[in-house]
Amino acid sequence: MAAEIISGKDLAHELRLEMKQKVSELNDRGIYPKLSVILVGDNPASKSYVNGKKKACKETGILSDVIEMDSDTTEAQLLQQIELLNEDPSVHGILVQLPLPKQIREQKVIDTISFEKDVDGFHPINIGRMMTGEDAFLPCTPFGIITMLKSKNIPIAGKHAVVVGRSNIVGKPVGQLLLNEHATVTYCHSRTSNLQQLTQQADILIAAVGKINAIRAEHIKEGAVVIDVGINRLEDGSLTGDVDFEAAKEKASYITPVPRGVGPMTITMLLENTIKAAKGLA
Ligand SMILES: Nc1nc(=O)c2c([nH]1)NC[C@@H]1CN(c3ccc(C(=O)N[C@@H](CCC(=O)O)C(=O)O)cc3)C=[N+]21
Repeated sequence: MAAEIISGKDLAHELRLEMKQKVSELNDRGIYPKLSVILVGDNPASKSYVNGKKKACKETGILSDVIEMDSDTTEAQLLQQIELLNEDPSVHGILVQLPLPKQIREQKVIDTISFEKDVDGFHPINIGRMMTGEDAFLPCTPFGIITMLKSKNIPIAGKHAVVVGRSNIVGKPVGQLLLNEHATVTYCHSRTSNLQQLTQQADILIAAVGKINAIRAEHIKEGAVVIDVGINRLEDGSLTGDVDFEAAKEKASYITPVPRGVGPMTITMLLENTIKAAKGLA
């Protein structure tokens, strides 16, 4: 089978047009959705991601503000900056770009962001609410993945979803969201002893490993849906995922590319969460 390629870029474009309309309706009611992004240090990848977020906000009429802080910023200084944004009624969403310099504890930072402005969906309250299926800000990458599956009417209920990777921002929450959609979920990770045996059973395979070609033809069941969350930078500067795309697309029924797959959807769900924050979390 030759897979259908799910373009995150095209879906992101469609959704952003709808969002632009929603933002304009909010503007008519005197609400101006605003995202504040804090960027600490001068990691070039982080700078480029933050630029992408800024551009996406502009595209949809969401206000954005990037606060740049030195690489030697202390944890106390960063927490103080977050408190200011927590208290600022004109700011609806707060995003602290990760990773942070090593003198700053990431969890402490996440815990300090008001959960009502936590558009990344990383705060423990939002994670807890996601687990129980209550209204919450959902983490952007997992939310984007579910949105891509639904856009193609790919059934999730009763399917076996295998997640390779267990990070707090992708692997763990995408498994939870798939479970919420009634999939049977298996998590694999670096200590899994029979990876191929498990991935071969996947109707939906989520690759969030962080390693080029970690998932190859022999890992994939004929007709599986393959979602590639990998972001690996090659020496020539180009991006590639965790999946051997050329081989995988011959076996899969649907596959996401890198770039133009999950990445643009991550940013789109950030916009969606910012609009939700502006309306007020239930
Ligand atoms: N607090 C926080 N929240 C995040 O959501 C967050 C973060 N920190 N730290 C870094 C990761 C990474 N991330 C990406 C978002 C979009 C693309 C994206 O749009 N990628 C394009 C390509 C962009 C390019 O060419 O550089 C694509 O895949 O087509 C990639 C990566 C968000 N992150």
